[in-house]
Amino acid sequence: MIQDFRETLEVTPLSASDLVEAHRICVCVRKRPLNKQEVNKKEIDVVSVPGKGAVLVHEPKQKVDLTKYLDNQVFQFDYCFDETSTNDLVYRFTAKPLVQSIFEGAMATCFAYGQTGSGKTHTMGGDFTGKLQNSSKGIYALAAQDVFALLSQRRYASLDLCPYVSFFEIYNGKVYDLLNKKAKLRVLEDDRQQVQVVGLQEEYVSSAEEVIKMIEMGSTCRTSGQTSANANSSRSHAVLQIALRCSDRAKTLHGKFSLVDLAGNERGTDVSCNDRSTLVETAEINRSLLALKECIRSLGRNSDHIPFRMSTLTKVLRDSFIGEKSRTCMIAMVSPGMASCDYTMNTLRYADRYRFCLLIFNSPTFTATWKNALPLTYFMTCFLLSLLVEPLRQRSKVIPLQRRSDF
Ligand SMILES: Nc1ncnc2c1ncn2[C@@H]1O[C@H](COP(=O)(O)OP(=O)(O)OP(=O)(O)O)[C@@H](O)[C@H]1O
Repeated sequence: MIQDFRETLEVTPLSASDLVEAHRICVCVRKRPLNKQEVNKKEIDVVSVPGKGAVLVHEPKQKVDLTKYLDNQVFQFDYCFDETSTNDLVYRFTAKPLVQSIFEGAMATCFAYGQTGSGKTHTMGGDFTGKLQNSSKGIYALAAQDVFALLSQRRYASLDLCPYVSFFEIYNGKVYDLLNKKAKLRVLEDDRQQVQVVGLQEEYVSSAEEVIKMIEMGSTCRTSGQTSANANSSRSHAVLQIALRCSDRAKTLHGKFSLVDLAGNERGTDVSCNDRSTLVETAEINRSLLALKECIRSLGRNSDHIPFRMSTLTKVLRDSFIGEKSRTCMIAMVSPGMASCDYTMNTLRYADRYRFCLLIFNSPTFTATWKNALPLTYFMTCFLLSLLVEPLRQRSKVIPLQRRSDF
């Protein structure tokens, strides 16, 4: 049935020659191919990526009379990458525009979000063969290469900028320095409300190769565990920061790019060991992902209040949420197998819910009409619309492409 349905779809996959649009906040989806384990289990691929920004999930369901049918749910994002997409292609549409923005003084952030085993580390850090990581193929390395390419360009050379790298993980709400033997660090807020990770090693780098070596060194000490979907699952959020500093005595910050490989969003039952510490770990991961969602939603709404104090993750990324010059990209990873269908839907809803808010609040008509009206009216409208978002989104699930048929 899925095969039949796919044949009716007009497929125009994203290609390197497509235009890269400028977004202040960009939300993308990447589907990974079925892995060996899934192929051996004869898993069915339930995710289709027909075009540039559309993704479909063919969700198997049952009616009350027990007849089975297929519920085809459609989501629309800025870009969707199918299973044949390479890290290079994903990078071109997601993180590459952000690299340029830090030379213009922006605080840019790129998040990899998704279920355990969906391909976050593969996308950000490069592929693994056992425990060995080929970091040169990940978004971290591609971004570092572009930073050095831009530094040598004439238009930026006059800024006299120096690149610095830091790499740390957030595990159970605590920060550990991956470039300094996993030293435990404190997160403090100074009197100017600037959040500081006290003692974080920030190293001057002179080439992309040096950055790649640091990533490989840091990744080996990242906290990992085993989940039902991934034998080498990251249990922490890893943050690689490339800061551009002026070469004055105070090393003034010019722009910063934070690349975040988030821990997998999962349920307690997904981890192979259900002891207390693992459950606390899972609860902490989910709490911080919720905090992140709230911050990005507030950012999308241009809200004056960003609840970044809700978790350590959002606290250390405060720069990314505050100010006119923040740029954000979220890459939501999905696994294609039928067994992951619920998780895939959760991931797409997480990313989609936030996009829906963004579409309403950032639309030029909405802003022009209401921002010029009385401020109170504007805020009341924002508030009422935010209450309406979820029911509207639920209703918007019934769309023309949806087709239900019996097996
Ligand atoms: N696009 C892809 N193409 C080929 N293989 C992939 C792709 N994405 C992921 N994989 C493979 O799937 C496995 C799991 O991927 P990865 O470790 O990146 O998942 P993850 O989302 O980081 O999981 P966790 O949250 O548990 O750390 C790896 O063996 C990886 O090589």
